[in-house]
Amino acid sequence: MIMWRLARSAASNLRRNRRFSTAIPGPCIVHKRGADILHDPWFNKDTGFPLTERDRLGLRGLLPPRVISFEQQYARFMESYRSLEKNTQGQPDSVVSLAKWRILNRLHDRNETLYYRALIDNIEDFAPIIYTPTVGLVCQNYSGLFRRPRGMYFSAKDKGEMMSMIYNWPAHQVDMIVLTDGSRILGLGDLGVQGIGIPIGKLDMYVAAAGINPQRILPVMLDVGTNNQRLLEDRLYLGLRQPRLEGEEYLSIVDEFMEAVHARWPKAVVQFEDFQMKWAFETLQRYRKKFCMFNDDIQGTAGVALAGVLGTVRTQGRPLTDFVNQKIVVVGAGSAGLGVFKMAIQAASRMAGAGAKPQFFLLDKDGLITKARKNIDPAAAPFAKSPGEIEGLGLVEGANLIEVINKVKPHVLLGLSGVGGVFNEEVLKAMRESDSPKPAIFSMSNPTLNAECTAVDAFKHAGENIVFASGSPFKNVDLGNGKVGHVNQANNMYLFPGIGLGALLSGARLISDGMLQAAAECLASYITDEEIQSGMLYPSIRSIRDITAEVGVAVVQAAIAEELAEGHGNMGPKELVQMSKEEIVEYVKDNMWYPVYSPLVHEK
Ligand SMILES: NC(=O)c1ccc[n+]([C@@H]2O[C@H](COP(=O)([O-])OP(=O)(O)OC[C@H]3O[C@@H](n4cnc5c(N)ncnc54)[C@H](O)[C@@H]3O)[C@@H](O)[C@H]2O)c1
Ligand SMILES: O=C(O)C[C@H](O)C(=O)O
Ligand SMILES: [Mg+2]
Repeated sequence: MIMWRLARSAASNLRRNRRFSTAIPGPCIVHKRGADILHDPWFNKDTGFPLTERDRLGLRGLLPPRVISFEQQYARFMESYRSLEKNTQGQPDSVVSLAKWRILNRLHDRNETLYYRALIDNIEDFAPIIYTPTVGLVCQNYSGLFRRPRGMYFSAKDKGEMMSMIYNWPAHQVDMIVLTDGSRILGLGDLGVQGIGIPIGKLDMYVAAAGINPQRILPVMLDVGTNNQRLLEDRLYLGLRQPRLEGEEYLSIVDEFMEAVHARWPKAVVQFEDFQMKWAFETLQRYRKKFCMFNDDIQGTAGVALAGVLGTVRTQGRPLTDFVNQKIVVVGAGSAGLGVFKMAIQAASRMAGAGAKPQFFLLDKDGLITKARKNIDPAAAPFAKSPGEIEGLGLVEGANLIEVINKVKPHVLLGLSGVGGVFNEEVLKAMRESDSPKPAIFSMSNPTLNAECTAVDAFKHAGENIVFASGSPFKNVDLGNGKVGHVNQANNMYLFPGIGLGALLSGARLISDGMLQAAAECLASYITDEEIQSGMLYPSIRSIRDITAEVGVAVVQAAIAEELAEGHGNMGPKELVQMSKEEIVEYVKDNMWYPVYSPLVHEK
């Protein structure tokens, strides 16, 4: 683990600067005047426009006369948010969450600077609203919630037009794109065009955590139809009312989009998100050597899970190299489960050599996956157990989860099945017999109702000595006698913003396994031994901007080491290579956007 040490020192550097400095902002060029500025959330300051700016930009008379400071605006917004919280007390969770989403979304649509400041400063409260889990509810109700478009929509009907359509996007520069086809939205299945909420939420995290300038982000929906009958029959459904394109027809749409993006913004990083498994793997393989892209569900999730599992080795008081001796059961062999499994095997091979025979087990809806399986999914085939590996344990093809746990006594049980409640009481109780003094349970499926188990059930049935992580946030669990069961959020949000940031700032021409590995190791090393002892595997979401900066540094360093870095903006590849670690840290920090009102300068 060469990168391990590097990441740790970068960590200490950044910790000294927990709150990044906000120097006087440089001017911002705007090509609009008057009411057009007030209606543009990128530039709008509402009542915050100083009088001189009102004069310069033709705003005089279009606003009430009093100038309200940013701080006052912020306080006013937070007051209305808190009173909404108070007024909705006792109402069903979904009603409260959607009400909170609406108030945040209205601000997003009106004044992005204020919105992102509120998001950064209240990330713990707001992430569950603009991101997982509420974003799932928003996608499910998108047609009813839709007021204003956000991002771009490319549909099967746009074939042949995308190269010109891409120029309809108003920003000159785009750095970060999150793309979905809506075919597997969280654990909610095919939501068609309504899945656009996911790229929007992911990019909000890019702005909040990675400091990507919101004027340079682009959420994209590729609408190739939907196989969701309910949506096809819904008269308010906003997407194409046709079954999903398949095969070459499907790929030709994605190809055309990727070519169009690359033609206009050759340095943009593209994150693929929530594609059904077959297309997730196919598109990753198809584009990863050609474009600077990654699949978050496969690769981001893998790094987060690996970092968490490495943390569980530390909780047992064992050296990290003991990872190869961990018995890990992964439940779910889809894009996420397979991504995790593959990265875990790679990590074990790096530690113990190619001959390593880690005791990792993979299950899907038909149970334990072995080489005896008929019609095995080609993506899962390399990880299927051979009869020789399981005979001694008394396991056979298709063994169910209980059988596997009873026989294996795993150190780690990790769910990415998308099925709520599969870690039922019997399963969790079986984990009491784990060979680990601190069995780990990762209930990573989203949103909340799709989690394999709740935090409360995990501590209740599997015992108080477990370490627990879930994909969607749960509250810490009161274990009585002043003891608290710590809940970790094992969500790819801890990595994707840093992977994107590092790829962007290095100007890497592609995102390599080495860059992803560096990101995962950086995350794993962030937690101190003291934190580990209290059950923490991941940092608090309050530190997400710090951790993302560190991950970004690690990714830039890896890109440089692999000679993939081609530079970004004024930073050329030769200068990048010559930078010390401290200089890379400064470079990354300096390039993270922070929401403050910049003086607006009009240019025709
Ligand atoms: N926490 C995170 O950061 C994170 C990241 C990615 C995905 N996820 C979540 O993981 C879930 C799965 O995502 P995916 O892309 O892999 O989906 P997918 O549809 O590609 O795969 C689902 C897998 O689960 C298996 N499965 C279904 N029912 C099962 C059962 N009862 N027992 C065992 N296995 C079962 C299926 O056979 C399949 O292999 C989703 O809920 C998603 O939200 C979470
Ligand atoms: O979106 C998330 O919260 C994590 C992950 O990408 C998922 O698909 O569940
Ligand atoms: Mg996802």
